[in-house]
Amino acid sequence: MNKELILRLTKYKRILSKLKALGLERVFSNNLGDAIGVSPALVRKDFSNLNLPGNKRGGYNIDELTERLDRVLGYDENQNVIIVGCGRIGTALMRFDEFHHEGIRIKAGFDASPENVDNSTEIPVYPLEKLPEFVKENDIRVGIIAVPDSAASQVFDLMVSAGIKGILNFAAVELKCAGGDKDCPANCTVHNVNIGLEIEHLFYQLNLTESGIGCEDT
Ligand SMILES: NC(=O)c1ccc[n+]([C@@H]2O[C@H](COP(=O)([O-])OP(=O)(O)OC[C@H]3O[C@@H](n4cnc5c(N)ncnc54)[C@H](O)[C@@H]3O)[C@@H](O)[C@H]2O)c1
Repeated sequence: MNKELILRLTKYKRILSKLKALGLERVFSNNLGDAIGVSPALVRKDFSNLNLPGNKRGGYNIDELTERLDRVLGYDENQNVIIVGCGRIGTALMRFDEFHHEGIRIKAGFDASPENVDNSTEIPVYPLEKLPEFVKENDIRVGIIAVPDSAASQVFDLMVSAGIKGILNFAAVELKCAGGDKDCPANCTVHNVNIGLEIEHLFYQLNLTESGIGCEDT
């Protein structure tokens, strides 16, 4: 399954849980398409490629679709996450209550600076040295990096050696698995997030569109 498809399926799943919370039982491909910004035909194609049941007239049963999507995506009850670097970005993520609704739980933060360490809070912040033990004891598979750029690669190595398999990196350095994702013995997946780059990309696309050169929909 390619990355774009996985992302779309994840988005469908989020919309489905919102629709279910509103008391709806069925949904149509055009509802889902509108909600995530793709055509209804692509929604139907995605679902039929994955043998997800539904039809153009009756739509899809939300419960059935959710269950099938969970199975396809390998949905895990344990969406426990840790954050390394509890400064502005790390703290903002730790305070974001909405993650709860998506089943994501930030179990702890880790920081190199003693003044940020505090285990009396709802989400405790521990010294960095505690990370390997915490990861093992709490079966943590995903970690977020929110440290300064200069510390990102060292934190990345620490996470990987502790057994973390999925890393979301906010530092403005492109991190990747040693030897490439495919051959890395640690077999981890890294997502680099760079909002600055995304904004720059958006301006670039706007400029291209306004100058009549092209319009891209990414
Ligand atoms: N992805 C984006 O679009 C985006 C946007 C803004 C900033 N950033 C990046 O996100 C990162 C965090 O930004 P911020 O504004 O929250 O920074 P910040 O300075 O507020 O916080 C960084 C935290 O990391 C801690 N730290 C430093 N070295 C560490 C180490 N080796 N191990 C553990 N903790 C360590 C510091 O004590 C601090 O609490 C930076 O790399 C910044 O460039 C990314």
